Amino acid sequence: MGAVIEVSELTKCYGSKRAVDHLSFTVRPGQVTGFLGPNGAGKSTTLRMILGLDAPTTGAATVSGVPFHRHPRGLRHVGALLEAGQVHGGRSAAAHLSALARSNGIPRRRVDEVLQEVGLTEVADRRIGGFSLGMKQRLGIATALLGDPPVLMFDEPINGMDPEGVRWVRRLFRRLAAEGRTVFLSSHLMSEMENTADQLVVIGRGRLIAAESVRDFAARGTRSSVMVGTPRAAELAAVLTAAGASVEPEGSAGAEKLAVTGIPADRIGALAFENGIRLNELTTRTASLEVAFMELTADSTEYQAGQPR
Ligand SMILES: Nc1ncnc2c1ncn2[C@@H]1O[C@H](COP(=O)(O)OP(=O)(O)OP(=O)(O)O)[C@@H](O)[C@H]1O
Repeated sequence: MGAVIEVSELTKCYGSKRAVDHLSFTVRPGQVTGFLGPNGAGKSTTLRMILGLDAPTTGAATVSGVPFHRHPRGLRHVGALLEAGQVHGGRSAAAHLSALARSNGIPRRRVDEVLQEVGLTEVADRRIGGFSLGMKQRLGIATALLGDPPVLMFDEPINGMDPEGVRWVRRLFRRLAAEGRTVFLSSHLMSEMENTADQLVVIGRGRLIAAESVRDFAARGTRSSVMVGTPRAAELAAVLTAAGASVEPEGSAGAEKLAVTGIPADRIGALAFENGIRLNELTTRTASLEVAFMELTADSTEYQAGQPR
């Protein structure tokens, strides 16, 4: 099995504040896993504990079964982008990467390879201080890739990137996962994860809200509904209501539609058939991830963790 990030009952207190509260989850290789939560949910603190930059108050985090600080030459095992702004502004991109390569026993040729990979070859000798936020993000990604590690963690990697940068970074993450690596990305924006992640770990106020596939998470949105088109809307509405559904008329007269919740599409089709009512449309509308996310994090304390402890 490839490298797995395992977080177990992880807790971090700052004074009386619990930034991370008995958090347990697993991040597996070969997939992109999104780490999602509103601002202040505890994502950065969790990533810092996984990387051994902060000590947990209680609990543990391991990478491939071992705490990160016990991995010799860490950059070859885990590549991470935390705060992109925090690099020495006076150095060039090439000098910054070369220094890291030397101290981690990584061959010099990797510097040129990663600069090429992130599209910074042409500005390799410019001072990092003059880089835009998007360029700094690219440099941070280059740093994470330098040791060709099996595990990659990125904190808000899309911040400051233009639409082309966002498309590029999505392709890159998917490719890294397809190569069998463990890819873990944090974001406070669901929309960023919708097209990037396969799995989600969702937290609110330091606690686990959900750990499941993007698809299962979206399906939890309480607003999933079935759109039904029929020339006999009133009649069908009565049949569906009698069967326990809630029905909201939509559309204009002559092109009426019903938004149906509470019973699935196949049951609606069967009821229409049994009652001789013709349908011109029967479409399940899954609540958008954004809706599911907002609903689930609206009051984090109301929800139980989605994973057994
Ligand atoms: N060094 C610290 N001292 C005191 N409180 C802290 C410290 N670091 C984080 N916190 C608090 O812990 C909570 C979690 O912060 P954290 O930065 O981990 O959240 P986050 O999910 O990464 O948020 P964001 O999306 O805003 O980066 C916040 O309430 C924050 O104010």
